[in-house]
Amino acid sequence: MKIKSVRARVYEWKGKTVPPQGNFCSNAMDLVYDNKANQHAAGADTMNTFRFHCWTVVEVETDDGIVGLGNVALAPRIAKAIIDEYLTPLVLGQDPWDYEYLNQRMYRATQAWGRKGVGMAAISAIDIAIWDILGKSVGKPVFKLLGGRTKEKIPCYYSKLYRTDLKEMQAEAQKFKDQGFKAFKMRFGYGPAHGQLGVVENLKSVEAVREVIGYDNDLMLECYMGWNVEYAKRILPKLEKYQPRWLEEPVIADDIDGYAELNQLTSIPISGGEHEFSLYGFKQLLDRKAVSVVQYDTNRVGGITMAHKINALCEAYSVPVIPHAGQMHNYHLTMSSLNCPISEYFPIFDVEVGNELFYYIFDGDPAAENGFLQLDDNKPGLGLSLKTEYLEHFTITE
Ligand SMILES: O=C(O)[C@H](O)[C@H](O)[C@@H](O)CO
Ligand SMILES: [Mg+2]
Repeated sequence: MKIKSVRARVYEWKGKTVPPQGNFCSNAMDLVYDNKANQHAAGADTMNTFRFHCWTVVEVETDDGIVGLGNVALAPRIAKAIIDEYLTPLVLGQDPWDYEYLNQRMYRATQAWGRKGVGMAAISAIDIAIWDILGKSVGKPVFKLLGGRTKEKIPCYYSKLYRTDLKEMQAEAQKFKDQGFKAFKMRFGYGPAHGQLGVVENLKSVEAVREVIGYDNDLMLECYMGWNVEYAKRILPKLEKYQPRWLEEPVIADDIDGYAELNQLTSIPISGGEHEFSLYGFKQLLDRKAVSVVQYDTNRVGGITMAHKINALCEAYSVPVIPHAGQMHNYHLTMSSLNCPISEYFPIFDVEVGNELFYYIFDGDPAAENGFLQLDDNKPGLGLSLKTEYLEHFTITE
């Protein structure tokens, strides 16, 4: 079997979106004041460079007609350019079963400018498509090629609860508690730029959600790179009483020493990894005890080949892996490793931040039932197909 073609198409959502509101989610741009010189770049909405309203879909086809599906959400137009110009020539004519060779070929050929960020995300998309091909070619789901079924079904946590009106957040938490979720991730809305008022608002939001879900359910707290070490050192002790299962991405991904300091500071485990890349990136995080939960995303980190290696590395360090996002490219890794206890789960929703856009492009992701997900032992490959019902809302660029 040989790879005959690689097709990367950019799906840009043109349908309605939920407008940005208030202090929706603390993020890395909060600390950068808006000097109004270029409204487009920053503007009032500091989340605007962290919205995923565009996704690149990759189809790798073999000479015997098997088509593997891959995807990339980080800088999708740039990822397409990297796939078209640099990566496709490296995999055409190659045997997809040589997936380690092909992953190394793409990773090493792009070392001069790749290694992190969109270079790795582009490699991930092709690698994921290759694994879809492998599963389809032997009639097995990808998780059966990675280690098989380690769970009867996958526990998942409800992930949304962006900072809106506290009553709205409580109603959202109640709705999904009633649907059987036993774990919830909420977003802070405030950080160092908002002073003590923001600290009070952050604490009020955690109090409000705990009031609804109680203490026999897990609560996780998302900062999305929006704080700094000084601010986190002030607020973490105040958050301990809410017993969060983890506090996520308090600082930017490059501040590994900051992560390590905060991870030892209180009883609250610090999580991260959705903005880290490659086996070596995670070795650094583990060696420096920077995180207590690893959260790579398989469509960023270097694909299934790379994620599978990181799963083994994290197991050796006894650090659990709970990948960023749900989505099939992550679910197969979680199902096949005892060191991946649960999955993130985004609800199907009007297009807002864009995590939910995956549901508008692909069919096949399992719906959560009573806080659990199930994968089908008899569905070959990733188990995904391309949706047609929302095509009118996308501009698709070849
Ligand atoms: O952990 C997450 O789900 C991510 O950080 C979100 O995708 C991001 O959009 C912030 O909520
Ligand atoms: Mg996150």
